[in-house]
Amino acid sequence: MEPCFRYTFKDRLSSRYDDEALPGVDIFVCTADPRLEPPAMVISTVLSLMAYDYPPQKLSVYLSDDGGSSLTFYALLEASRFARLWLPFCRKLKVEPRSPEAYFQVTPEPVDDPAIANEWLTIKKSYEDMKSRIEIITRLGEVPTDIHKEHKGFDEWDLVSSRHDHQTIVQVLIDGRDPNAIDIEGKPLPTLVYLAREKRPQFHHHFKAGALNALIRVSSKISNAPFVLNVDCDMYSNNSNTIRDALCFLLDEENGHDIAYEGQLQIFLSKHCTLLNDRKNMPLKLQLSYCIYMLWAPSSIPTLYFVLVPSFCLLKDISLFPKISSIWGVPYLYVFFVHRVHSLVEFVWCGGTVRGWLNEQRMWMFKRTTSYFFAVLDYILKLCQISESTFVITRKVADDNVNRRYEKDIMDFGISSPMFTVLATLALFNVLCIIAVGTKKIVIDNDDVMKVFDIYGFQIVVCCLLVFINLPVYQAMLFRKDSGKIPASVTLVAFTLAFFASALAIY
Ligand SMILES: O=c1ccn([C@@H]2O[C@H](COP(=O)(O)OP(=O)(O)O[C@H]3O[C@H](CO)[C@@H](O)[C@H](O)[C@H]3O)[C@@H](O)[C@H]2O)c(=O)[nH]1
Ligand SMILES: [Mn+2]
Repeated sequence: MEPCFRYTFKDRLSSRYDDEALPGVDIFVCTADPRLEPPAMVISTVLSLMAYDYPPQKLSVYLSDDGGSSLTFYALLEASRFARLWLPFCRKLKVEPRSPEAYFQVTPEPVDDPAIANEWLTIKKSYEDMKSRIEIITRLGEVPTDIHKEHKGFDEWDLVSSRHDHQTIVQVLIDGRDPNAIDIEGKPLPTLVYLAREKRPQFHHHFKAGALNALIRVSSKISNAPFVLNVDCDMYSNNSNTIRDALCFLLDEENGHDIAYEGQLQIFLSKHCTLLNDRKNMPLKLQLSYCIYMLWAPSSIPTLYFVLVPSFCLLKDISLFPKISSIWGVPYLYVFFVHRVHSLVEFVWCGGTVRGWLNEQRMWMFKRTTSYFFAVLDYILKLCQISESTFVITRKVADDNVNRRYEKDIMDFGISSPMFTVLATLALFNVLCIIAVGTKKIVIDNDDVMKVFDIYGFQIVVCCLLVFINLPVYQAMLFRKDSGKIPASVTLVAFTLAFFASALAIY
C-alpha cells in the first residue's frame, strides 16, 4: 500500500472566500438517551462544534434528541447561554480542543499573565457550575418548575406521553439571524436548534438514520446549508479547523465534485451490497473498496475456523498442514510470515509501536470471534424472521478507573456479556488443548518430541500463537482484582464449556 498524504492551504481558502462568501455548514448532533448519554456530555460536544473557527453566521448546530427528554433540552438551553462566554474565550486563548470538558481536563491553569489566569478561572468556574446544575437536574430526572418557567419550550413536554409517542418538538435556542444573538463581545453566535422528531408507536423510527432524515427536513427550512456535518453526541471536535480543512477538499474546483463525503461507512451484510446493487452508478474499483466493509462480518467464520479447528484436530490426532520437514510447508510459512511482517512494518512506519500493533492484532481477532460473529447470527435470525435486529445504544459514561486502565492500554471487561463468554471459552479451549496434547503425547504416550513437532508443528504453532494472543484474557479471568476483570460467573461458564469441548475431542 502507498499511503498518500494531502495537505490543505486554509489561508488560500480565506483569501478566495471572505466570511460572507463561505458556504453555510449545518452540523447535526444525535443523542438518544439521557441516561446512557449524559446531557452534560452532549452539550460539551455541542459547544465544541459551535466554537469551530468558522463565521458564526454561516454555522448552524442542530441537536436531535431521540430520547425526547426535557433534561436534554434544559442542558442545551444552558449551553446556549454559556456559549456567549465560551466562544469569545476560545477565540482569545486559541483554545484546543474546544469541548470545555476535554479542555479543562487536559489544560493546566495559565500562570504567565494574571489577567488571563483570572479570566481562565472565571470561565472554568462558570463551566463547572453549569455542569453541576445539569448533572443535579439529570439525576433528579425532571426539570424543576422555576426553570420550567424560564423558557416556553418546556411547555411542549406537557403534551408528551412517552419518548416513543409524541409530537415534533423544534426549538430555536439561538437564531443566527436575530441581531440580538450575540456573545459577550458583541460577535454573532451560530444558530442552535433543538429537535425531538415526531414518534408514534405504530411507525418505525429507524434509529439514527430516521433522526438524520428529520434533521435534513428541519434544517432545510431554517438554514438549508449546502454542507452537512454529522457527529455522534460523544464525538466532540478536537480541532477547530476541521470545517475549513474539509472545505479545502470539497470546494476544490478540479476534484471537489468527485468527493461526496468523508468519514466512516457502515454497510455490514447489507442488502444494499455495492457489488449486487448500484452496479451501474459506481465504478468497479469503488464497489470493490466498499466490499471490505461487507466482508467484516462474514470474515468471522474463517477466523472461528482457525481458532477452533486446528486445536480440535490436534486433540483428535488429525494433522491438517504439511510436515515441518516437508517442502510444502514453505508456502504456508511464507504467506503467514510475510503478511504479518508487512502489517507490522506498515504500522510502525505510520508511527505506531510494536505493543500497539500487538494489541491491534488481539482486537482484530477478538472482534471477529465475538461482535462480527454475533452480527452474522443476528443477520441469519433476521433472514429466518426469528428476530428483529435492534440497536443498543452504547453507554458513554466511563468511571475514572476505566479511564485510567484505558490510558495504560489495559483491556476492560467488567460485565457479564455473551461476547466475553465466547472470548473466554475460546481462550481456555486453546490453553487446555496445549496442555492436553502435551500431556497425552509426551508424558503418557512417550512420543519423540521432534517427531510430534514434525507432524503437528504448524498446528502447535497456531495453538501457541492463539494462547499468546489470549494472554490478556487469561489475566482478566484469573489474576486481576480490579473492576475490569472478567466476572467469575463468566469464567466458570467458559471453563465448563471449554472443558467439555476438549473432553469431547479427546474421547
Ligand atoms: O435511535 C437512535 C439510536 C442511536 N442514535 C444515535 O446514534 C449515535 C450512535 O450510537 P451509539 O450507541 O454510539 O453506537 P456506536 O456503535 O458507538 O456508533 C457507531 O455505529 C453507528 C451505527 O452503526 C454509527 O451511526 C455511528 O456513527 C458509529 O459511531 C449516537 O449519537 C446515538 O445517540 C440516535 O440518534 N437514535
Ligand atoms: Mn458511539
